[in-house]
Amino acid sequence: MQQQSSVGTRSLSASRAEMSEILMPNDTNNLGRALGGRILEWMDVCGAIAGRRFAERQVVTASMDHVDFLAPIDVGDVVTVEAYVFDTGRTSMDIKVDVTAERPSEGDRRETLTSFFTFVALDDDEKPVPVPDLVCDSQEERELRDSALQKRREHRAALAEEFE
Ligand SMILES: CCCCCCCCCCCCCCCC(=O)SCCNC(=O)CCNC(=O)[C@H](O)C(C)(C)COP(=O)(O)OP(=O)(O)OC[C@H]1O[C@@H](n2cnc3c(N)ncnc32)[C@H](O)[C@@H]1OP(=O)(O)O
Repeated sequence: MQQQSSVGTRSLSASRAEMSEILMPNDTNNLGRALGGRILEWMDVCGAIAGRRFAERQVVTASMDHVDFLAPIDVGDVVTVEAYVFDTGRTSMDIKVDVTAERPSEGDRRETLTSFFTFVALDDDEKPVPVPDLVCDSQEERELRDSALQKRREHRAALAEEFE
């Protein structure tokens, strides 16, 4: 059984973060499509905001899972990044980050990529510090947590199979 955190509990909703950007020419490659690295940067920042909200501490990125770019994002698209904490360790938080893209003239919204990050909370001396335990008070929160745990398991199993 996981030990209870010495800093109490916090809800999944308290961590939720969302940000939108318009893909500008500076964010694109020579084909006018999103630079993968720019999207990863926005995911990192949105994940860090979720982690910071949850831990109420400064946080650093410890790891990012494999990412697949499922659909192109074109210049002028509105890119929305959403993140929430779905699991915690002693000082670490697992955060799901989803990216969708939307062409305003067409009104569609496409899922373009998802990844799972681990952030670690730091104290004032920049040493890992305990985070609150995650609690899911509503059905919606439980579903978000369970779907993230399940997706990450599937994601990792598929990768393990691919590299066997
Ligand atoms: C209210 C809203 C305000 C918002 C306001 C703005 C918000 C803010 C915006 C900032 C926007 C920029 C956000 C970008 C964030 C960066 O880009 S940070 C820069 C990139 N990252 C780094 O430089 C981190 C470098 N690595 C390190 O410093 C250390 O390796 C770490 C990650 C702190 C771990 O330290 P350590 O000495 O290994 O510590 P250790 O006690 O062994 O492990 C601590 C925990 O880390 C875990 N861990 C260690 N390595 C790994 C790994 N590779 N993978 C997974 N977990 C790991 C361990 O499992 C352990 O977890 P727990 O069991 O405690 O849960």
